[in-house]
Parts: sequence; structure tokens; C-alpha cells
Amino acid sequence: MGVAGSGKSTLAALLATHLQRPWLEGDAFHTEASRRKMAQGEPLTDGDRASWLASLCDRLRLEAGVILTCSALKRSYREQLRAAAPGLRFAFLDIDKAEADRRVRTRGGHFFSASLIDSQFDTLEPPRDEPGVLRLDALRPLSALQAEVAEWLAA
Ligand SMILES: Nc1ncnc2c1ncn2[C@@H]1O[C@H](COP(=O)(O)OP(=O)(O)OP(=O)(O)O)[C@@H](O)[C@H]1O
Ligand SMILES: O=C(O)[C@H](O)[C@@H](O)[C@H](O)[C@H](O)CO
Repeated sequence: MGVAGSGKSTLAALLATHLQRPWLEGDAFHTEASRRKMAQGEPLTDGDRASWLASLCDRLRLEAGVILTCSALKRSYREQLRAAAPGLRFAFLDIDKAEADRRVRTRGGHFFSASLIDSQFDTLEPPRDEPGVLRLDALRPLSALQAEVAEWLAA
């Protein structure tokens, strides 16, 4: 979990290969209308995210041991996901706004508008006192992040 540009997909791809686990890209479950909205620089609302979260919950119920990349910005979103998959664990890629903005502007080939970075941080409720959360410094090298998550999952 984490805001756009925090590195969720990049890290998940590495972990899925390393751990031989299936990986679900949360962005693939957004409706076409939501993707269009984000591409036009319009933030999603709770309403837009409701059907998306419901689809992710359905997938979590079906597939055990899956790695899911999902912004999961609000505590209520995480609680909904946890209810679908009891014991679900969250690796939180914690990043500052300047670096998220830099990454989103430079990565290219992605529908997400960089003008939405402010709203991602306005919406983010960083996990505090929630079960099963590992906070990661998103600025560390990917190899270190991968090792940290793999060790945490194995514990
Ligand atoms: N630890 C890292 N160090 C340096 N660059 C990174 C790191 N992790 C990811 N990046 C780079 O940052 C950019 C954003 O990463 P990525 O697309 O994985 O983020 P994301 O959280 O999945 O974003 P979104 O939710 O918007 O799809 C990519 O260009 C990626 O190569
Ligand atoms: O809840 C949200 O606002 C979305 O899930 C976003 O976080 C983006 O889809 C993602 O980051 C793509 O860049």
C-alpha cells in the first residue's frame, strides 16, 4: 500500500518472482470511468473506490497467499480488505511528496496524472496502531525493501 509512485508495483513484481506467489495489480480493477478521471487529474471519491474495493475483496476471498498492490489510502479501506482476508498484512511504502511527485512525473506510460499527488497525500491515513503493518522507507534501494518484506512475511 501507499500513494501513487511509492513503488508498490515495482516491489511487488520483485517479491512475486522471489516468493513464487501470484500478484494482483490493484490498478487493473479500477473501472474505465475511474481511470479516465485519474488521467484527467480528478481525484477518486469514496464512491468511486467502493466498487473497486469490493472487486479486490472478492479476489482476496478467492486466492490465498496472493500479493496485492493497492493504494489502500484510508483506514476504512484497509479494514474492508482485512474483513475479506483475515490476517491480511500490509507493507506500507512511506514516501515524501517531493519524491512521489518526481517519480510519477518521470516514469511515463502510466494513466495517473501527476497533478493528483497532493490529493493522494491529503487522502492518505498512514497506518497507526493497525495489526499486521510493516512500514517501509520507500526511498531505500529495491533490493533492501524486497529483503525486508520477505523476512517479515517469513516471520
Ligand atoms: N525503491 C525505489 N527506489 C527508486 N526508484 C523506485 C523505487 N521503487 C520504485 N521506483 C520507481 O518509481 C516509479 C514509481 O514506481 P511504481 O510504478 O512501482 O509505483 P506505484 O506505487 O506502483 O505507483 P502507482 O500506484 O501510481 O501505479 C517507477 O519509475 C519505479 O521504477
Ligand atoms: O485510490 C486511489 O486514488 C488510486 O488507487 C490511486 O492510488 C491510483 O490508482 C494509483 O496510485 C495509480 O497511480
